[in-house]
Amino acid sequence: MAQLQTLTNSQIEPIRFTSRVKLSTSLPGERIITLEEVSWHDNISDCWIVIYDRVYDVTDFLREHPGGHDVLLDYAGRDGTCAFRGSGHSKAACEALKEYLIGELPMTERLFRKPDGLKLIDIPK
Ligand code: HEM
Repeated sequence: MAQLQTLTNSQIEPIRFTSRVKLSTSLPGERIITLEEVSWHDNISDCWIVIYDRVYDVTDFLREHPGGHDVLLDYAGRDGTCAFRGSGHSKAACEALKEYLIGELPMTERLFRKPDGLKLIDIPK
């Protein structure tokens, strides 16, 4: 018969509640956003994309994107790093990202910007 075990506080994983609304009070650099939360923002009126482990709300950029809105929508709610990289964006495009930054992935979900992550020399600071 299975034994019931009492857990101490330190054994219990903290639960992170994610929000489907923008938290206007938090600074982009301080806001940790999970891939699960990003996945809720996957359409033309609410479009978030992950690039180099950072999360961008590109909803207002969709109509301005020189490469068209459809390519951005292909990655709505998902990681678009390979597509962004593969389409040879300029330094100016990397700079343009900053304007749409809303947060970054938790360390456990990152691919690049973590101590043992994939090394790329040209990830924007
Ligand atoms: C989400 C953040 C993105 C930003 C801020 C962004 C920004 C830009 C900018 C400024 C350009 C003009 C050329 C340049 O300066 O490099 C451009 C072009 C382009 N982008 Fe993006 N881009 C983003 C994501 C993507 C993604 C995910 C794709 C997927 C394939 C993509 C595909 C393209 C293509 C194909 C062009 C070339 C358009 C042409 O020259 O006709 N972009 N982008």
